Amino acid sequence: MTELLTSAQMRAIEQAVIASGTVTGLELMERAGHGVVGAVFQEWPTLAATSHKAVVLCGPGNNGGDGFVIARLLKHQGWDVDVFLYGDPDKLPPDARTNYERWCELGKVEALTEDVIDSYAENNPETALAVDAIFGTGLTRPFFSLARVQSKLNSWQAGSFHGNRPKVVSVDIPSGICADSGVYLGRTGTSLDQCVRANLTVSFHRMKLGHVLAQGPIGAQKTVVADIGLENWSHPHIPPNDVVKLKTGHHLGLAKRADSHKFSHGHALVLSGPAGQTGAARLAARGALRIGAGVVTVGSPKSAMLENAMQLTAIMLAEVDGPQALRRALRDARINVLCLGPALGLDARAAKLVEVALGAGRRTVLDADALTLLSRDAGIFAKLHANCVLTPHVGEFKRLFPDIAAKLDAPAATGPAYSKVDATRDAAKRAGCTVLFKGPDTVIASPEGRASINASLYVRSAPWLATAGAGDVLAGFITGLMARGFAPHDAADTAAYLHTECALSFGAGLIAEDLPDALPKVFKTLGL
Ligand SMILES: NC(=O)C1=CN([C@@H]2O[C@H](COP(=O)(O)OP(=O)(O)OC[C@H]3O[C@@H](n4cnc5c(N)ncnc54)[C@H](O)[C@@H]3O)[C@@H](O)[C@H]2O)[C@@H](O)CC1
Ligand SMILES: [K+]
Repeated sequence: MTELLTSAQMRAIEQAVIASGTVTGLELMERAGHGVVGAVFQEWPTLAATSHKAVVLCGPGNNGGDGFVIARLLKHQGWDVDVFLYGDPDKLPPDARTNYERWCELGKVEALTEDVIDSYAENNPETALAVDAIFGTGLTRPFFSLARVQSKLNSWQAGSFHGNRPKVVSVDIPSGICADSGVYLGRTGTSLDQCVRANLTVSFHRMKLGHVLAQGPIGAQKTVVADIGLENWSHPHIPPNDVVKLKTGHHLGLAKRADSHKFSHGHALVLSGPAGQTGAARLAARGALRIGAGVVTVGSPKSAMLENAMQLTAIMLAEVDGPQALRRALRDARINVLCLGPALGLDARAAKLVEVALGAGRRTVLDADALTLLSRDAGIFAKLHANCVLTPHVGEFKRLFPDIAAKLDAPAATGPAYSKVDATRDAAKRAGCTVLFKGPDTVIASPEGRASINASLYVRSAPWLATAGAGDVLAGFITGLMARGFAPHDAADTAAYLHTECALSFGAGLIAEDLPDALPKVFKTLGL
C-alpha cells in the first residue's frame, strides 16, 4: 500500500513541516526543482549527457516557482533556457517570487499568451524539453484563456512543427487536471486536445489522487515521485480513513498456515443461473477456489444440474433450486460466504434468492444481475449489511446510485472536483457496505470512509482485462478471500490487485478462463 494525497492533505503536510522550522518553503521548492531535473535526466539520459534547449512555462503560483528553479538549474548545467510566465510577477507568492528574481539574474521572462507556443515552436525547432509548470495542486478553476497554449504544446509534442518533438515534463501534475479528482476542470468527456499531455510527470512526496483517477493518467502518461524530504511527516492531524491507499503487492496476507485444513479457509457458495446460463457462476467459483477458499460449491437450479456437473471437478455441486433450498443449504454453518449475481437471472426467483441470501447476514458478494435486482427493488437494497461487497461497473453504478453518478458526470466548474473516490464513498455509505467501483481506476470504499484504489494504469495498464467474464472472476476472487477470512474491504482491494496482476502475468490473448489459472504464477512472484 502507498498513500495517495489530496491537495489539501499535501498542503497540510508541507505547512506542518514548514511550521516545525525544520525546512522552509523555499528549500522545499528548491528540492522540488532538483527532483524534476533529476527525474528528467533519469528518464532521458541523452538529455543529461549534453546541454540542450529548454522552454519553461510558469504559472502564477508555487508550481510556477518550481518552474523558475528548474530553469535556473538547467541554465547552470549549460542549457539554453527560455522562460514564459502566465500572470503578473508582482502577484507571485513569496517563494515563487524569490525564484523568479533569481532567474531574472540569469535570463529574461516573457509573457505566456495564447499565441506564444505557436511562434516559439516555429522559431525554435531544436528545443528538446518543454516544462509545464503552469498549474499544480492549486488549480481551482478552468483556465480557458490558456486553452490554445495547451493544444499547441500537444501538437508540438506530437511533431507538428518541422517534425520536432520536445519531451514535455509536467511539474507535479499536468496543468489543467484537478489534483483531487483527475478531472480536467471545466470539461467533460474525452476532449483532451486542449489539455497538457506530458511524456513524464514528476510529483512530490506522494502521488495525488488526480494521478490515478479519471483523465489524470492520460495527461500524466508516466508519473514518478520525487522525495522532497517530507518522509517523516506523513499526515499530521489527518484521520487515517481520509487518506486513500493505492494497492501494491506488499503485505497482502495471502500465505496459508502449515497447520491449517480445508475448512480453515472457508466454504464459499456461488449460485448459478438456469440451464444455458451457468458459465459465469463457474468462472466465479474457479476464481474463489484458486485464490484459496478451502471449499467452493456451486448451488445450481435443478434445470442446470447436469450442465454444471459435466464441467465441475474440484468444485462441488449442490442443488439449490430456489429460496427454500437456499435456506436449507445455509443450515450448514460452514458456508461462510455467498456469491450471487454472475448470470443469476433477473426473474422473481433470482430476486428472492438475493433477498434470502441477504437475510442470512453472512459475507456476501453481489455482482452483475444481483446489482440490477438491487437497483430495481428498494426493499432488497435496504437489506444490504456491512458484510456485503457490491462490485458495480459504471453502468451498474449508474443504475444503483443514479444521483451520485450524475454528480460525478457533471462538468466541474471549480476544484476540487467531485471524484470517483467521493462517489464510491457516498455509495458505500448509502448502501451500508463495501462498494468496489470498477474501471482502470477501481475504487473500493467502505461506509466508514476508508477508500483504496487498484490502478490498472501506467506500467500496470491491463487492456486485455476488458473481456467477457473477467468481472465474474473478480467476484469469485473477492468471494474466495472472504471465505479465507479477509474482511470485505481487504478482500475487495486485494482481489482487484490480484485480478490485474493475473491479466499482466498472462498478457495478450487473455480470456476470463485464464485469470484464475494465472494465480499460481502470480502467487509465486509474490513469494508465496
Ligand atoms: N507549498 C510548498 O511548499 C511547495 C509547493 N510546491 C509546488 O506548489 C504547487 C502548489 O502551489 P500553489 O498552491 O501556489 O498552486 P499552483 O501553483 O497550482 O497555482 C495556483 C495559483 O493559480 C491560481 N489559479 C487557480 N486556478 C486558476 C485558473 N484557472 N486561472 C488562473 N489562476 C488560477 C490560484 O489562485 C493560485 O494562485 C504544487 O503543485 C507544487 O508544484 C513545491 O514547490 C513543493 C513545495
Ligand atoms: K503542472
